[in-house]
Amino acid sequence: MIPPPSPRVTDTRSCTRCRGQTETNPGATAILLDNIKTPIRTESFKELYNVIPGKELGRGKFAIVKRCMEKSTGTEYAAKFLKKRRKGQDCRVEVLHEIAVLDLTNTSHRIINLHQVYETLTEMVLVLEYAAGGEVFNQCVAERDEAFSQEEVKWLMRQILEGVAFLHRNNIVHLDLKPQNILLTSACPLGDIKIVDFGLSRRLCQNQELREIMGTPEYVAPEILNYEPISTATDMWSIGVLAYMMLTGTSPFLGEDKQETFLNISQINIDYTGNELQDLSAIHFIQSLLIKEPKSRATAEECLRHHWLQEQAQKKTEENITSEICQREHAKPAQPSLSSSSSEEEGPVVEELMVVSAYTTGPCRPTVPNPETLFPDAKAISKRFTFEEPRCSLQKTIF
Ligand SMILES: Nc1ncnc2c1ncn2[C@@H]1O[C@H](COP(=O)(O)OP(=O)(O)OP(=O)(O)O)[C@@H](O)[C@H]1O
Repeated sequence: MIPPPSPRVTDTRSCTRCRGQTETNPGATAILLDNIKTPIRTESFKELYNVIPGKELGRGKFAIVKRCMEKSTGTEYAAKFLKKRRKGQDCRVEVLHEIAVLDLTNTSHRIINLHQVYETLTEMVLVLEYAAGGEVFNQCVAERDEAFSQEEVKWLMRQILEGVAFLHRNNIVHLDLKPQNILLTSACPLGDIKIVDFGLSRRLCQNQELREIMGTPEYVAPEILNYEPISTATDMWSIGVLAYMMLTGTSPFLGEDKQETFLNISQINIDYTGNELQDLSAIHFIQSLLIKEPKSRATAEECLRHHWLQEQAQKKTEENITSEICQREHAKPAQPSLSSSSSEEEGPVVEELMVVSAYTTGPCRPTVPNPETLFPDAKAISKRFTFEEPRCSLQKTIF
């Protein structure tokens, strides 16, 4: 008998997970702590680094990411400042988990590299490799002539899959794969991708089921909504959503509200008729992932062998693509995240889902106006979701 989920699952960055290191939490052993290699320094970060003035690179509910420069080397990094206390609870262990995962993945060049870690009384600072090209998200919602071409999408998707395959080989599930968490080392020429944000990631343990209710609404798999076991296939669903978004500029399951989004996911209401989806191989690729039954979804390795990605490998070399992109004159400085703010305060993430909806709803890419113009005050874009309602009411509504 599956234990019922906790009646109110609070924010995924809250301390529910910290407190959850108990027998009652099926994900307890999914937190990785035994692998930390990076020393946790107590020297003053500000004495060793200059924070580069200007907009933040991004911010989440309990983290702010800023550009900085190591004084001794002049090298630029992205410093992620994470609060240890969240909603009155000590969440240091969550940060340690993120560090442990980054330590485990530091041999993959598809995953952001962790340089150093600093700790103060109130926060931890993860000094990360700086991905200067910004979020893949920015180009997903760009005007048609600035958005990714299909060849670019294939090239980027291959890299994303290499990173995800690496994670899965190491029994790590990311659980928050979305265009905001796929960064580029440069925008033009189109650089390499770097997967970031392992705050929700989990280690899969043999003989132990993992069930959690968390993620970002538009990208979560049906098993998350149903509180069914999580596996590497859960990430593969998000890869399907990601591929759809990168090709079309629209979010395939996004509804008018949270309930509609969840209903669309659970019923797999998806439109494959858009102009950008003329390529049958691309549709087949996405369809091999957006399948309700997790075991039936393609794995990352299988996706890498999919004919949609193979076609590109035969037709074009990476150099061709890079020069093609540069010719299109969309060289622009990396856009800071729309969630940026100059304030040091925690961002207001009150109605997370409403902001997501407001941002990405739109029939097709050309009609999506600049979100910054539309929502000048938007500080929290596409936040992770929490079930505010008791799950029973959700189940009644959706299923
Ligand atoms: N290494 C990096 N280089 C450049 N920008 C970065 C880097 N790491 C993070 N960012 C920017 O900061 C944003 C937030 O980072 P991250 O997702 O790690 O924080 P978070 O608090 O866990 O956010 P969220 O709650 O949105 O998941 C990213 O989406 C990205 O725009």
